[in-house]
Amino acid sequence: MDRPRTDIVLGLLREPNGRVWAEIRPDGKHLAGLRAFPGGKRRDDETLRQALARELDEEIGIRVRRARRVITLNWDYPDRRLRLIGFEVTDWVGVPRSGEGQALAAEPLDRDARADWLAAMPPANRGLVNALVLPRCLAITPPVRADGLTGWQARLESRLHSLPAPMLVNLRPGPAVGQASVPWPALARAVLAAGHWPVVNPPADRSWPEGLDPRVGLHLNHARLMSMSAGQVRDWQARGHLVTAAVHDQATLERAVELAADLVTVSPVRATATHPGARGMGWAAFAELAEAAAMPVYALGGVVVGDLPRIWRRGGFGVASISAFW
Ligand SMILES: Nc1nc2c([nH]c(=O)n2[C@H]2C[C@H](O)[C@@H](COP(=O)(O)OP(=O)(O)OP(=O)(O)O)O2)c(=O)[nH]1
Repeated sequence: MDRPRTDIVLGLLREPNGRVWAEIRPDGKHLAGLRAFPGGKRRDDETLRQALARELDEEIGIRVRRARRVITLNWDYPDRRLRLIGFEVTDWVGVPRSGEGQALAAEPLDRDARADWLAAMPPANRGLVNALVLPRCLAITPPVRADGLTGWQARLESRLHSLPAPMLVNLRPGPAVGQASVPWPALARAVLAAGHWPVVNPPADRSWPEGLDPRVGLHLNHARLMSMSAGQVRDWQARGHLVTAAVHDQATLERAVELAADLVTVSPVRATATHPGARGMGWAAFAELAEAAAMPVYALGGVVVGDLPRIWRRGGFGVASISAFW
């Protein structure tokens, strides 16, 4: 039987200026020398919040006043099985100071600083860093219609400015257009100019648009998720690209975890007009997948922004939709 997981509570302390506190793991400890969030093991007699309060008091001398659980992820090291529970802490009493001799500092963390944070932290922390920078809403474009790519692009550009920024925008012209005709860099620039975070989702399986700005994410549809290698995904991520993936069941989730995707959509949660044949998996199945994920999970399929509290209660992070946003 699998060994039980140890709960690790982590404080993601965000200053009003956007800086986030992190420490350097001291010599002699697991992950020594890496950047990490303050926190530690929950004791058997503690709730998660009690453990968070105690750890942040002992380690950095602050009293937590407002904390929100933002992500929970399972991570297996060769010698230990952990469940990392990240609380975004936005109000506290005291100035964080090193209580155990560890180096401690608040550094900017936003989309542009994300890659530096990821490079300095253990791989387990990818999901935690992403949970601090990703928007909660992911708008997927409707497919190109009879009026072709030009009409589609014009509708997209005018709509971008009325979507509340920042959002993730998955650029998905659909299978009706040849990939070579899609002006990916121009589309991505329009999304960036409107204050959003573009993700390209080309119809072809293997080829990718070249020369994209590192702020542009890449989406793994089902075919790409199953055919791309972990090395290719690592290369894109090393260049700063966000990698997103479409998950439908346990097998595709396992593949997305193996490839260390930055976020996943889980669909279809409910039946939708855009995929009339597909039955929704329901909230219980969504919750099961969210619990097994190591990254932020976006519910997709018949969900709207008003579903966010329901998504959070089930361990999800955000909402993805076509019809809710266009
Ligand atoms: N504090 C912290 N620990 C992390 C992060 N990411 C990550 O994988 N971990 C791992 C390292 C440790 O195995 C565990 C945290 O446990 P800990 O700091 O209380 O315990 P430890 O094993 O370092 O030391 P000890 O209490 O056993 O002496 O979680 C992170 O961002 N912050």
